[in-house]
Amino acid sequence: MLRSCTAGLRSLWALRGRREGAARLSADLQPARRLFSTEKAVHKDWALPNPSWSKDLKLLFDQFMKKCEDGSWERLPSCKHTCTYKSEDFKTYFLDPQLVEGEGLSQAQLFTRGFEDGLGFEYVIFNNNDEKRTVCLFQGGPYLQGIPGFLHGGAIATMIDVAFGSCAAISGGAVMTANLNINFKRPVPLCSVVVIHSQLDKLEGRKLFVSCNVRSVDEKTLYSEATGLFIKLDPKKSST
Ligand SMILES: CCCCCCCC/C=C\CCCCCCCC(=O)SCCNC(=O)CCNC(=O)[C@H](O)C(C)(C)COP(=O)(O)OP(=O)(O)OC[C@H]1O[C@@H](n2cnc3c(N)ncnc32)[C@H](O)[C@@H]1OP(=O)(O)O
Repeated sequence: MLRSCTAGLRSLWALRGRREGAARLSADLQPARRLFSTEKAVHKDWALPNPSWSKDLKLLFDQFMKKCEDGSWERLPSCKHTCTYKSEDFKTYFLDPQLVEGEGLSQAQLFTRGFEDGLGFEYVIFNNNDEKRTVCLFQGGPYLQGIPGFLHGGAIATMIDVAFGSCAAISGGAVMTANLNINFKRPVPLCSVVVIHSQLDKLEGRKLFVSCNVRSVDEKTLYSEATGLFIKLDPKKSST
């Protein structure tokens, strides 16, 4: 395993400095389109294959794209900068206007999309609206190392939070993480692909309860299990 990871790392390093390809625009938006839509402005969609994606990640991506054809699943586009309808809502209701207009947010970008292709978080999320669940395909790159050869637990927690956040935001709109509870059961090899299956378990007033498991591509290894609580933000309350 170590040898294949080293080979993977070498090919990922080789990708450093590679320029971004042509804009990857989303053509397959469905129910969650208002939440995640890129149509207000033309932004690159990062939830699409790039040369750093492993065979496993591309294969799974293709399988889920097939599932999208009958409309039961949809791929969620992902922007580096906040370009979604809901994030505009979020700014309108919850952010200090001085922060929005000032220098502070001009350089802001989504934490998980801040790395060059292949070095950090490579992922795509698919949503099943009827079943209130999402599947996140995630390949963690060499900059996310914790224990040598393995992913940092914080990187796994981050991806779980993003997967949960998407799952909760589709039903709840502007939500924030109130609680995350993770059991790390097996270390995740660096550069490997894992699948995060999340679901909305319960909606109780402004509270959205979610849970997930993180598994290997062949589903034989259970890496982590987690639960989360997201709170639908109240426009009458300030978030600061
Ligand atoms: C996801 C964004 C959606 C919009 C954008 C969509 C576009 C999508 C684009 C890209 C996807 C990327 C996805 C990224 C995801 C990342 C998400 C994060 O990392 S969020 C940052 C970390 N979280 C914080 O910083 C919160 C800090 N906490 C707070 O601000 C407040 O505590 C907040 C808002 C969570 C709740 O505050 P209150 O004042 O509105 O509500 P109260 O009254 O305190 O609680 C409501 C109910 O919830 C319970 N509650 C609150 N916190 C709880 C807790 N920790 N445990 C148990 N219960 C809790 C309370 O007991 C209350 O329950 P009773 O109604 O009385 O039954």
